[in-house]
Amino acid sequence: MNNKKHIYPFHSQVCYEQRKSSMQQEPRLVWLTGLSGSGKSTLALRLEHYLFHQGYKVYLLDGDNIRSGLSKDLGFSEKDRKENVRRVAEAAKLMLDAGLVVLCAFISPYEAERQLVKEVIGKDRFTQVYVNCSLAECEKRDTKGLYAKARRGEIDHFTGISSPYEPPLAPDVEVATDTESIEESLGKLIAAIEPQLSLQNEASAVANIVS
Ligand SMILES: Nc1ncnc2c1ncn2[C@@H]1O[C@H](COP(=O)(O)OS(=O)(=O)O)[C@@H](OP(=O)(O)O)[C@H]1O
Ligand SMILES: Nc1ncnc2c1ncn2[C@@H]1O[C@H](COP(=O)(O)OP(=O)(O)O)[C@@H](O)[C@H]1O
Repeated sequence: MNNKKHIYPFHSQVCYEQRKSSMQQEPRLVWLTGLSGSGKSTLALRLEHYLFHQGYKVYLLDGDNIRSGLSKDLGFSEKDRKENVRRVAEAAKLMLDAGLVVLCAFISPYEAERQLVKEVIGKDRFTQVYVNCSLAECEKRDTKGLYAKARRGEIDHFTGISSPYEPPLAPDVEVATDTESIEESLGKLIAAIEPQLSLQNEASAVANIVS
């Protein structure tokens, strides 16, 4: 049997520059990685709220939400986490190609997979944020009671306890949520990210539309 896939992707008649111009923003993926309880969701929600009210077209993809739908068939083995991150990267790429700013909040514990996300999206429109918080502090917070369950052996492959977390080697932005207030961490994110969303090359984008 021939395994060749008979797939013929088409190209839209609306080009990327036209979409950016119509959205008045530079599409970008902001990827937050960190331990459970480090502050990914808190900061991503606050950042989404801020950017939305500044007029950006922005959408947040968060681990627990994606795992209730797109990735509901996946668990927390290394293989499943990699597949989860791969799916999210592909979904985010479509959203960026449509012109959106996308925020992703996932533990995403493996450096190699985070690098793959960067490759799928393209390095020019990717910002990696390391939400850095010690395991001891995350465990103290234990916002969902998961660390206690993991310590009792009731959850397999729990990040930091029975499954690894590889800190990013070269994050674009780093926040230290065990020493900073939420406002301080959020301020750092806004200062780093908002300037990256201003439309570049407006003149050439308009020229593309009229041609
Ligand atoms: N075993 C295990 N390890 C870690 N986390 C667990 C686990 N089981 C369930 N949860 C819940 O799943 C959320 C993390 O999902 P992610 O999709 O971000 O994980 S990953 O990127 O695929 O590693 C995570 O959410 P956050 O606490 O917001 O990180 C937990 O609520
Ligand atoms: N600087 C900070 N940034 C983000 N969260 C913080 C910070 N300082 C304390 N916290 C607290 O830490 C907890 C983080 O929980 P959450 O955002 O659900 O983490 P995660 O999504 O990484 O699992 C929240 O209770 C939040 O109020």
